Amino acid sequence: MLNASLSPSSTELVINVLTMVLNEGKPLDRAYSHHFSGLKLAPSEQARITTVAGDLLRRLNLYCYLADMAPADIERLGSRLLNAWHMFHGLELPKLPYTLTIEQNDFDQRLAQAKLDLPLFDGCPEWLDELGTAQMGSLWPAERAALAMAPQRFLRTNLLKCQPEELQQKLAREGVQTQRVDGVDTALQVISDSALFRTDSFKAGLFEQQDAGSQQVAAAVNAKPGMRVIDACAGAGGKTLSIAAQMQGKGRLLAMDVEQWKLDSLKQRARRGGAHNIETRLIASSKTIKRLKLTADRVLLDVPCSGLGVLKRNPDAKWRDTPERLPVLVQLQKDILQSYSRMVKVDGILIYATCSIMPQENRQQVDAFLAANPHFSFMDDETISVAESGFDGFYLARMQRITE
Ligand SMILES: C[S@@+](CC[C@H](N)C(=O)[O-])C[C@H]1O[C@@H](n2cnc3c(N)ncnc32)[C@H](O)[C@@H]1O
Repeated sequence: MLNASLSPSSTELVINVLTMVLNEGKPLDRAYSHHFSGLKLAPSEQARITTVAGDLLRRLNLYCYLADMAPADIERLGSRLLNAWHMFHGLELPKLPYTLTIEQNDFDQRLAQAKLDLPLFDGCPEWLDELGTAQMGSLWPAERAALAMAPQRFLRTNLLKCQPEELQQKLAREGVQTQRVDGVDTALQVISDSALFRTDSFKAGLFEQQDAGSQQVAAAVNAKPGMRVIDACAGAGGKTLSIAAQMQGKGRLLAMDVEQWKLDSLKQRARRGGAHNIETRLIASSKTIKRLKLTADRVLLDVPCSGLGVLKRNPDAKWRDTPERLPVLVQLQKDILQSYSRMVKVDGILIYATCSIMPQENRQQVDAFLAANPHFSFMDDETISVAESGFDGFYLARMQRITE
């Protein structure tokens, strides 16, 4: 984790970030940009701060238990939480001018107790543990433990501009150390703490930051030059850009979403990446979809989902989300599948994907869709397990349209 304690100013920054997330309900990335802007932090110090804040959020209930406090008390008792974190990791306490300490005996007893309660030890809220157990049974404990680990940093090589070996060498010259990733040809894992977005390689569009699991999902689209491809829930285009590279800039790639600001950001990224065959279109009503009936060789539906496969990266979501949100998302996924699948032409392929590992959003959705739509035939599916891959968790299924 860290090899030395946080400085007092970094400790205070972590407390301020957590206060914004836990008491004001702000997303973690917004809390980082709010607190980091205007500060001239070295990339390595920034990395230390995000490491600690991220880990605290991944196992918030465990650290709060060790510090004998509730998460809502962060503003008042933040120094105690940070002391508990340092004690847990065997580090000296940060040297804050005012600090609330914890008796070593109390800490040891609480830690021994927490080790007997595995969901608590893995930082899992009760509702999520119940859901995971009900949905995944014996597979859940390993996923739960893996979701408590720090995420790794991955890049996707932009094959429109360079090859992975070339990118690796260029980045090394800019002080960024990387290594290849088994089984994911376009991916490089970043193994140094370097800032990525200030590099010339990034500015020249040679890579995007993208989890290796997400790259695997995009690879499953298997788009060819000259095809007509629709990415119907494109967001800011993480997968659209991978698909554009598969198409080598030839053919038509339509990126759609219900949020214009995401499509605007996609356009900017596409320009930087030299992906010139992408057209964006806002989904204003069901007519936008109807007009594209039976037109696409590939349709990717990377649907809105619970995001329960990507909690390593978005640990704040665990403490904001509630189980009530899931049925609403499941219905939306079902509606999107039913309606947007009309855009696939005969012999074309529909790719359904989520960043969830819960069968209710994944295979069960696909089975229900196939039962109601016999003109589609199942090809294959895959759950990218957080525990097995070390990547974020995803699901993808491929179905082919047989007849109109
Ligand atoms: C999982 S995210 C997509 C991530 C994106 N494909 C990527 O790889 O970066 C799901 C997207 O679906 C969009 N969305 C939500 N409701 C939608 C709908 N009814 N039709 C199309 N897109 C929708 C959201 O705005 C969001 O951008």
